[in-house]
Formats: sequence, structure tokens, C-alpha cells
Amino acid sequence: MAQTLDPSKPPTQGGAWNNDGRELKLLEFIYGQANLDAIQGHPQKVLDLIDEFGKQYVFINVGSEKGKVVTDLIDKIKPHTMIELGCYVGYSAILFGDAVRRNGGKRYLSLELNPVFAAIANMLVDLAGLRDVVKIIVGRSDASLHKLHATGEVKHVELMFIDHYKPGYTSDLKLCEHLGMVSRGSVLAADNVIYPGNPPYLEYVRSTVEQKREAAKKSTAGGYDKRGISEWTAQAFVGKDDKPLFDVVGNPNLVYESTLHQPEGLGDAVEVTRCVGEEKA
Ligand SMILES: C[S@@+](CC[C@H](N)C(=O)[O-])C[C@H]1O[C@@H](n2cnc3c(N)ncnc32)[C@H](O)[C@@H]1O
Repeated sequence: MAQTLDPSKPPTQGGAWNNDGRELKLLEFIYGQANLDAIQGHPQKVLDLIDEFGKQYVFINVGSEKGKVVTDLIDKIKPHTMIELGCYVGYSAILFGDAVRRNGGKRYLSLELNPVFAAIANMLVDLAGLRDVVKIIVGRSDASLHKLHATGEVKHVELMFIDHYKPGYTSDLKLCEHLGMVSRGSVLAADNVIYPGNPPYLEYVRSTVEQKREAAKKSTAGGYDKRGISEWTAQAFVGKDDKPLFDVVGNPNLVYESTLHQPEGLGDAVEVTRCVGEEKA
């Protein structure tokens, strides 16, 4: 039976759940290991240490079970370049960056808002021996995605792991559609679609072209769609009045096939969405 988590509450009862110094403590714990030389260059050993420290403090990492959903996709798709939205301390960047390299890929671009988290992640990526593969880009994801497109660094999204500000999942996907970065063949893997949940994103990627065209006609300009997203997570990471930088409707003509992947016994899941074509208007 799947574990049940209450989406109205953060992962720790009461107290803080990130950015209270635990991330620096993690870095001290790992770099304080007596056998650091034996850890250097071994991604799995760094991940094991993050998991071990995570028994003391909650860490908002994807974890090994949902992580396997994504590494299985990497094994199949073998992306040259993979993108992630939300790096935190680098758990998923290490797990997935290693899988991309193992499959012959060259680049794992991880977009992270918080410069301190990015600095910690960089230290752990370096220890894991993934410095040549994983590039952490500091800043808000919509600005970074726009820049990656404008500079020509990413023209087409092969595989994107979405795990940042929950209301930003839909607006960033629409931005990628608008820029033409998401098109036939693109695959999206979105974390936390059950806990804490992301109804606007699930509704969007599971809609037909017809439904999206209708919704696009009614779409009102401006803010994030936060319908059904619990308050604590809608307020996390960004300011209360924050808005997407680009006000775009996306490309409702894209056809998606979308399925939920929930590891046995887990109270959360990853939504995997494939763009299988485009219907001309
Ligand atoms: C759930 S954590 C990511 C966990 C990470 N993917 C892992 O599995 O190890 C979410 C991260 O997204 C970052 N974030 C939130 N909003 C963002 C935004 N608009 N752009 C970029 N990063 C953002 C937060 O600072 C936080 O580090």
C-alpha cells in the first residue's frame, strides 16, 4: 500500500524544511569524511552519503526510487543534453548526470535559483567527478531557459526533469513550447505530482489539443496558475507577488502522451510526458 502524505503540510511537521543551515551541514558532513579520497570520483558514494545524512534532516531530493523512473528514461533516450529545473544540493544532478554520461551524453544543465544551494551542489558534483558533465546555472528558470534558447545552447529539449517551484512547472513548459524548444520527441519528467501535488500541470499535460486550444482562448495574462497547489509550496522559494517573466500561452497544438509513474509503496510519483506530434490548426 502506498504511503499517504498530507499535501497541506511541508515534509517536516512544524519546523523548517530547507534553507535553515542543513545544506551547509551536509557539505561539512561529506567533506569531513575520513576517506574522502575513496569517495572522489564515485557518484554513488556521494549519493549514499546524502541519503545517510538525510536520516537526520529531511532533504528535498528526488530520492532513489523516483530517481530510478528517470534513470530508466535516460537509459532509453540517451540524451546528448539533459535539462533539470531545480538543483538544490545536487542529488538529482549527480544521479542523472552520471546516467547521462554512462549513456554517452555530454551535458547535464541544472537550473537553480538559490546561489548558496548551487555552490553546495557544485562542490558535491566536483567530488562525484562530474564537473565536466554537470553545469549548474544560477538564476530563475524562466530567465535561464530563455537565455539557453537565445544563445543557441539548447534548441530542442530532449529530456527535462522538472522539480522546482511547483506553479512554475506549467509556465516554464509553456515558455519552452513558445520558444519551440519542446516539440515532437521531447520528454518531460515532473516530480512531486502527488505530494505536494500539481493539479494545473497534470491538467495541462493530460489535456487534448482541443481542450488546450479552448483554455488558451480564455487564458488570462499574468501570474502563476496556483489552483489546487497547497499554500506552503505555492509560497516556497519565490516572493508572494512573483510572476513568470514571460507571459505566453505556449503551443496548444502539441500532442502529449502522459503517464504517472508511482514506485511501489511511495506516496509520490513522477509524471512522464512525451510530445508525440503537433496538430496543425
Ligand atoms: C525540490 S528542490 C530540487 C531537488 C533536486 N532536483 C533533487 O532531486 O536533488 C527545488 C529547488 O528548486 C529551486 N527553485 C525554486 N524555484 C526556482 C526557479 N524559479 N528557478 C530555478 N530554481 C528554482 C529551489 O531553490 C530548490 O533548490
